[in-house]
Amino acid sequence: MFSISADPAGNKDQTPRKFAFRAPQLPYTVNDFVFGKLLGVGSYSKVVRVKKKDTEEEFALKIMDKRHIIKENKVSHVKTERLVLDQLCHPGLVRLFFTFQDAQSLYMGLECCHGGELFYQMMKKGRLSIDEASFYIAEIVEALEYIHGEGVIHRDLKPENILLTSDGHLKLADFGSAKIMKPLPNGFIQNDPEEKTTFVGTAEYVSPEALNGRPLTIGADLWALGCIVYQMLEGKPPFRAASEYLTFQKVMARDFVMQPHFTPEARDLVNHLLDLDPERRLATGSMGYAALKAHPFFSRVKWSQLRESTPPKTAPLVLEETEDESEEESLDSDWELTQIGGKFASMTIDRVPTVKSAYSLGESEEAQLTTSTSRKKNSLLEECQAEKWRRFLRMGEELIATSLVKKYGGLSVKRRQLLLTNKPRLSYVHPVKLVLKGEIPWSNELYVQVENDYKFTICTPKRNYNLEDVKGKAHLWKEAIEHFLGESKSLS
Ligand SMILES: Nc1ncnc2c1ncn2[C@@H]1O[C@H](COP(=O)(O)OP(=O)(O)OP(=O)(O)O)[C@@H](O)[C@H]1O
Repeated sequence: MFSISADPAGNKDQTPRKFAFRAPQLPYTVNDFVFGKLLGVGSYSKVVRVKKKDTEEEFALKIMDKRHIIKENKVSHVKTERLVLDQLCHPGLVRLFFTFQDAQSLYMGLECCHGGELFYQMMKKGRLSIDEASFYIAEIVEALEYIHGEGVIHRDLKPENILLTSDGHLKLADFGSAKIMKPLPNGFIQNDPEEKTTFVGTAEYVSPEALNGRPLTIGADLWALGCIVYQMLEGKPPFRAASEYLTFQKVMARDFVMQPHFTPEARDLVNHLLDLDPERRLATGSMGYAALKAHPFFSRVKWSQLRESTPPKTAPLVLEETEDESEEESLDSDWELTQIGGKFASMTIDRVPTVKSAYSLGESEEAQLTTSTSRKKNSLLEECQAEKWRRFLRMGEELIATSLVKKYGGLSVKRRQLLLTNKPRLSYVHPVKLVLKGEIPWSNELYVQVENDYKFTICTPKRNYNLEDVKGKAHLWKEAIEHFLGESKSLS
């Protein structure tokens, strides 16, 4: 398997090769592939469509920067994902074919899902019809039935981690947070199956027992499934608030409303998945998944022919051309969020470490966690970053905040470096070509809506800018922008 040592040259392989892998580590290099479009950016990877030069086979190549993985404590995530994808095999899961590595990066050759994220389809469609939702949910149910049968709990089930094939079927991806509860086919057992749940996923989909530190069960994925059913029918997740802390409070209080357009079957399914008691959620009882699949919400689903049936029509997806890799800086520096000067000079920019029993934190403790200092560690990088973006400043302007974001527009998702200056001025730049791509017109009517740690929208009188901070700094963006809004309002 991948061995990740502190030595970025990857020469010191300290991991004994105990397990037989279906997807071997091969002596490939990046030169064996033609790079195509960028399929997606994760918090510790980017995924590019590639073609193997000799065989012309197409793959989604997940590229992970070793230094970034070590720095962000993601080594176990990468190992878990590699193990799980290697050992599990089902049409509802993204398949792993091979891995390789070089001095800087680890690479996973994955089955390419051309249809993009389910999240994108949900965003484009708003509310889904019952037929669309029941088809998609049925495909997710089948994939969950399989992984749970193999003793694997996904733990980060959300529309961003569910991908569409070119013909519109769904596949689960991103198993970095998974827990392996019983030995995998190759005999690997991860760790203590009695381990208590900790919050590792995404606030909107986290189960109440995870917030209470109760033992981890498949119920965690079934809760997330309930959130996705709701989101498909409502256009937004059931538990959403201005901050993670407030979202947790809603989850614990099971505070959500189903509008009249929810059919009785949909209402019943959501209620039975979003049960505060994980042992009462559908599929956890003695009948297991048979109980869930027999639910009237799925009355039109032909379970035995699901993968052969025609999926809902999808909105077309437009992807960016991948940059010339030689032009690109290492992900490590590319992904660093920088905040320089002014009020924000003293603010911290590091992501909160995994929060155990986050619900029990008071707001002041929460604020402390999100503002613990790490500036010293990043000071050198901040200087480099400041230099890199300085060319986009106007005379007398100071850079206040900048980070890499995904910018969702009409039919496309683009990577952009978002810049805020003290003028105040908001602009976005092509992060590799270093070309100014646009400005977000500043006005006193501008405001920021935060959906979760990653996603936020800058709303201007003429247009909304849907953004996703790849390192989960959405709340910091809101704070930084609102600080200057306060200032410009008091001046006018
Ligand atoms: N096999 C694939 N085919 C097509 N696109 C993919 C594939 N795997 C990943 N992607 C795209 O790349 C994005 C990032 O991948 P992934 O979620 O695996 O990365 P990560 O670094 O583990 O992210 P996260 O921040 O969610 O932990 C996905 O959200 C998706 O848009």
